[in-house]
Amino acid sequence: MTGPSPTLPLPPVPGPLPAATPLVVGLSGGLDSTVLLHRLAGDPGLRARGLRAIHVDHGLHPDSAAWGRACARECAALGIALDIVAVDARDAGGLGPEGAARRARHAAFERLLGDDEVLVLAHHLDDQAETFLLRALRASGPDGLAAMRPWRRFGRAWLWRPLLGLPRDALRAYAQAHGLTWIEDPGNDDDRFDRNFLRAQVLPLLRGRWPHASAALARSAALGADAAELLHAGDVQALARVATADPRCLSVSALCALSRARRQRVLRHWTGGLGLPPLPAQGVSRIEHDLLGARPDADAAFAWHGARVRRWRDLLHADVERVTLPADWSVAWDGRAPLPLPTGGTLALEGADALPGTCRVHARRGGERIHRAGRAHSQALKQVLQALEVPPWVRAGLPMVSDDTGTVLAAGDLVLAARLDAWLREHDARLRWTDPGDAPPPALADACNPNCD
Ligand SMILES: Nc1ncnc2c1ncn2[C@@H]1O[C@H](COP(=O)(O)OP(=O)(O)OP(=O)(O)O)[C@@H](O)[C@H]1O
Repeated sequence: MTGPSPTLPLPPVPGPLPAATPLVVGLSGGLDSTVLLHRLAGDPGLRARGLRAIHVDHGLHPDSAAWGRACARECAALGIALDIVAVDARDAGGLGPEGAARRARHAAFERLLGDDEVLVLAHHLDDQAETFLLRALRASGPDGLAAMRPWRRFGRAWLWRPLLGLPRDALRAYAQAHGLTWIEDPGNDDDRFDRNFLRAQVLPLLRGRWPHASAALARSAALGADAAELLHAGDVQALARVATADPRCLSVSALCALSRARRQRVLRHWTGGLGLPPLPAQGVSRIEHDLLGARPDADAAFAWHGARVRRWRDLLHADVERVTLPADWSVAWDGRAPLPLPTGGTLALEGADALPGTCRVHARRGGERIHRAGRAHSQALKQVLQALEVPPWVRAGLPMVSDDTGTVLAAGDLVLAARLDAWLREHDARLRWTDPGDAPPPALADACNPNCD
């Protein structure tokens, strides 16, 4: 057994950082973060780079305001500035009370942290062992089993967990040696929560048989993190091989050339990098079977939590589910002012004051025919859009521009009728259609492993 260490060894602040930016302690007032704050405050080098604390009041316990006051007293005694921020931690999204509190707390941290500041949290080795077990019990792969990282990006700031290598006993010994006082959250004793059950029932049993159980589980997490890092590097390379000019689209044939295991990781990495919700396991297999295995002309899709992946020709497209134009939507438009669309986009005329006549802008009705420049006969709009390779995810939001006889002149900024085409050329004018789906998604190469905690 490691003996109690009243001096509590800390690793150096990881880097590289552009400058020695301030440290910001997440102070709950419990044992762990009280020890962390005291230890950091006693280090002149760390104090010199700037040290402050944030306490988040979740408002979930009748005594929560008193906890904030206790944190304020602790910080005042150490000469550390403290922000107390109240959050709404009610569970609206089915996350459970712990998950909802964590999400509200992290959102508050993100709001209060400046560029490259370092949020310091007091997770320790026993927390890591619990997290590893919880992940294993939820059937996580190497990314999830890596559990909590000692150092990672956190929005525009950083997150550092300097106590991750130290057991809870060492923190308690430090607190007693320095006469610290802390708050015992009564919620920590409630065995209905999985983590509390592991902490109170399961880990003591494991340690009775394997005294180093927590350290071994935390070591497995660290090995998982190494494996996940290597896999992640491979995912980035594989994603580059299947990417197209549009980050929202991958090449189906290139994807199919990857091994099944790599393809599944690439699909998760790609959708995560686009900022979409985590792809569920059944989603990955549905994409494998229903989309990649579909006929190229099929418009197959898988939707989850407001996001959607579609297969069209050699493309696999992922995006949030966009609002389509309501079937009965139809308005008059003369081109004088940009027209706001129900999808959130706009249709505008550029280079001329107004169109030659008032048009109607409406949703596709189906069965439209158009007469294009240089063609003797009319053609079905559907076939024209297909021939022009307009993907179905674009077609779904296309506003149709028709004249007063109902003849389609344009679809979005695609001018289809010879008459309108000639008029626009003559006036050096053009239609401009903007759609919320046109906004560039985040650069995929920069996307961090979506599973890292
Ligand atoms: N209400 C809060 N305000 C600020 N930081 C918090 C708050 N709750 C937790 N944290 C930070 O997040 C870390 C992990 O939180 P978690 O709830 O997992 O642990 P904890 O048992 O509350 O820790 P502690 O013993 O410090 O109370 C804490 O150690 C602390 O650094």
